[in-house]
Amino acid sequence: MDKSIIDIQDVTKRFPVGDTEFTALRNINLKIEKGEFTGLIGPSGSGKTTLLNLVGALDEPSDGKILISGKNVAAKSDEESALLRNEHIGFIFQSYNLLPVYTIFENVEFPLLLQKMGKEERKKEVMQALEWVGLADIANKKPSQISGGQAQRVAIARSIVKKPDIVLADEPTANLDSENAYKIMDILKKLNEDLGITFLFSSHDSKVIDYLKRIISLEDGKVIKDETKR
Ligand SMILES: Nc1ncnc2c1ncn2[C@@H]1O[C@H](COP(=O)(O)OP(=O)(O)OP(=O)(O)O)[C@@H](O)[C@H]1O
Repeated sequence: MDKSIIDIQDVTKRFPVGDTEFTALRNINLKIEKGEFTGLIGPSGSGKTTLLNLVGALDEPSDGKILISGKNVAAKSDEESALLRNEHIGFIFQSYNLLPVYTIFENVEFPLLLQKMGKEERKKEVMQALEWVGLADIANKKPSQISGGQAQRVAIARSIVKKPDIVLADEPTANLDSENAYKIMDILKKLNEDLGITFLFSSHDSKVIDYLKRIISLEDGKVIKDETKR
């Protein structure tokens, strides 16, 4: 049996542009195993974000299919896609997407509100996630009171609070200085090693690339190289 957690089968993605179409991804075939720490690398416009969005069921392939733990993402209704995202996939973006009027605690708690979970258990899970990123002591602050590095750590806590199988990280260090970028990558590597979360990054930051165990290079919507470090 195929043990891939992400199985991308002959995926093509076209976007309508005026009267014509633009092909952002062409016949992509990739298998990612549970526990991988892998990145999509390539110049701006090569299709990295488009592919992450398809894997995260935020968008659908034009052709081909994507299986997450053996289940076809694209064949699902919007409601089922939302459920799949909610239960199995966490997202980290380059802009941290925190809700400014809520506290750090409430921002991390947010994904759990969609699940049937009591208040005390929610509190335990939120504080555990904040401890993972070293921010338990600032749970009551608002996003405007913390630094960019801390905001990205809050976003990481939010992405892992549901204990997802997969975290998709789109340029997670793009807005950070070197010190904070390394700190973020150390945290993500530890989450990968200790919790077994599968990571798929998109990046052109060498600081991210240095940490990756497998580097998939994209160019003009095609995979041009796929290397695993020994
Ligand atoms: N909704 C859309 N409609 C039309 N074209 C799109 C759409 N989304 C993406 N594209 C095009 O698809 C190509 C791939 O974009 P994508 O954002 O995936 O690249 P990327 O490798 O993530 O780039 P970057 O590093 O700049 O984020 C680009 O040429 C982009 O303009």
